[in-house]
Amino acid sequence: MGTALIYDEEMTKYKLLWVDPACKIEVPERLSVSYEALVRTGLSDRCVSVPPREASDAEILLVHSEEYLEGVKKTPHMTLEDLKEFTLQYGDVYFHPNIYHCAKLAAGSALQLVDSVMTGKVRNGMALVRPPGHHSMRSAASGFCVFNNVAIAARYAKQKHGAKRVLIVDWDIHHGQGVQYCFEDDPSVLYFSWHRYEHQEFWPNLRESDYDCVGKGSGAGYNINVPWNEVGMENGDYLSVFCHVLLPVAYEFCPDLVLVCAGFDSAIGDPEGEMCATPDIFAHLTHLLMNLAGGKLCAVLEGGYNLTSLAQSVCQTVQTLLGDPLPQLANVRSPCESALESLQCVRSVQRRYWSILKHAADSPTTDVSTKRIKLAKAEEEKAETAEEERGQEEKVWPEPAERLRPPVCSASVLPDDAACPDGLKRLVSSKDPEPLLVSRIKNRSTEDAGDADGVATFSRLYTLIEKMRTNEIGNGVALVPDVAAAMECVVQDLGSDLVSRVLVVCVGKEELNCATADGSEDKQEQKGKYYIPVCLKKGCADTVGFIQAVFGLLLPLGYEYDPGLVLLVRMPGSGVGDCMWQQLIGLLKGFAKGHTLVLMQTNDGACMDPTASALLGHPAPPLQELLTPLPDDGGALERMRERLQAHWKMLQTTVSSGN
Ligand SMILES: COCC(O)(O)CCCCCNCCCN
Ligand SMILES: [Zn+2]
Repeated sequence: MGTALIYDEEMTKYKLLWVDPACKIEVPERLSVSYEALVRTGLSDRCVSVPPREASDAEILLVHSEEYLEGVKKTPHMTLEDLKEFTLQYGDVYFHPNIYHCAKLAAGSALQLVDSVMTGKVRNGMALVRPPGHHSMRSAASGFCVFNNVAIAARYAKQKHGAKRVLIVDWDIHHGQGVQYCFEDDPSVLYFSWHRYEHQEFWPNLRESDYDCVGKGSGAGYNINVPWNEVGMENGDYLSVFCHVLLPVAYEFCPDLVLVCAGFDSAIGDPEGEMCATPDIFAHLTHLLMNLAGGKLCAVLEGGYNLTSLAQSVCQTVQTLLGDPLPQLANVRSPCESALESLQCVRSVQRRYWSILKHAADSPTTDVSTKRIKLAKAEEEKAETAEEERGQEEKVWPEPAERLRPPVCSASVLPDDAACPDGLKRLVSSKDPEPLLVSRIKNRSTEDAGDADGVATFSRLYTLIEKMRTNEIGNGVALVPDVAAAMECVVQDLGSDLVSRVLVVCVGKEELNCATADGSEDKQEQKGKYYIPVCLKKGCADTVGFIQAVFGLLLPLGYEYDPGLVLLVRMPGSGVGDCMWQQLIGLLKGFAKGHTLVLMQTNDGACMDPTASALLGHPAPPLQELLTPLPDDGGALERMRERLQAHWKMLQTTVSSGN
């Protein structure tokens, strides 16, 4: 299934007609440069083009009041003076004779996207729209927004398509207060937003944008605010919040549909956000959401004012929706103290609503006075450095790397009598394996490597890894007589000279003879850092424990380790379910540009089809609604995380005790 793209140049045909410093950044070029970038890169041609339509009155009234709609309806016939007058009643927004038409198209585009995804016409999609939506409220325009496109889309998905649970992820750098107000008492819509806040000093300066506003009544727990109290947040900060807050909760919520308020003012170079996350981060944020709701994801453009980072970020998002390999995120740094403080605060208030966060730490003990002191100091520093920074205004960042689809998406190494699943390319031993390689394989301790079959299998494994390194092949699966032997062989002989770091994910009971670590730190220490056994009391069939282990440990650690190859080993008798197995394969694609090698035991062949489906990029089926976890697993995982965060900064979820 494809990816929908909704765009119409009509939505560029309105602009600011008078002087207003607060609104001058919201220009028509935002939309045209985004679309032109998709055309230039060939991405638009790969999408299913879906035309926008005007939202009807009834659809707009799903969120807005009649009096507000009636007021906006009058704007096309207003004089310039009347438009200015009409605008004055709202904040940080402007009207234009054509903005009502464009606002109906923007809302209608979101609805077209929901229809296309919910009816299965496409898997996912993106709507490039203006005016944006997430600030507009029931009876008020705000922050360049007229109708709340995503809020209307959420209500529409429930009413028309029977969606039971809708997740809204708002990665725009402003708080979508309009969305929060719309659903704050509604447990069927989970709203997640991070936003520049600076202790309420940043627009829209609302007390209710802080982390302790979690929703009201039956909606308590279904509103998640992550305030950024400093600028300069980077990729590591964003990924930490996704791994330690959003994703575990999203999996527990188990939505039927994911809507994204895709604002790109959270990218580097944006004058509003002043953050430092690079455009390729949106490739990963999109990817991390694509295994929810069976892949049903609708991204709707919100903000984004640096035309360069906006266009790059839009392309990164669409390219991931299309299923292309993820870009390598080099040197993901640990979250900063301010981000950790926000992370700890959010987890501590949300833990009473989400069992997956049950073991989160208490809020940090910094009292208000220290915060005030810090603020005063920060103000003073900011004043001092203001002029010098004037010169350094322009941020620069590398152009995102090309994300080339390998000629062969997925390959297989199978015993001659095993059938090759559709879509996979079977690797056969073409020529005699290199003598050097044969001798290496032969002197492997395990006996089966020695015989002709073993040599043939291992030499094909070597070829597979080699072709992944050169990006001739994306990923692969091998059925071998002995997974433990194959794992050691790959890690110690094959992988090591082809890639510098191999992330080995071993599912099921196994004592891994840890890869020979470099001599630097003593063996035991290395074993502690590079060998992380996660024991789940209820075994790998335990969904909650699995989710906690994947998001609380594996993903953050994987981003920090930045491997060149992922080796996923399924031990016989692991008991891991097909859904979880496919989710794991889907999520691990985020590493090593998607170069994952799956090892399974020949007699385990039963799960070959789900494995092939996940390797080929088909969305993983949603995990069944999570059962409440046995307390012990969560606690054990938290304790392990605390121990390991000395080595792996991405595992942190609390401010360092020093503060
Ligand atoms: C949904 O619209 C997308 C958005 O969230 O980016 C709107 C931001 C409004 C920002 C209003 N203050 C501007 C001050 C100018 N320095
Ligand atoms: Zn914004």
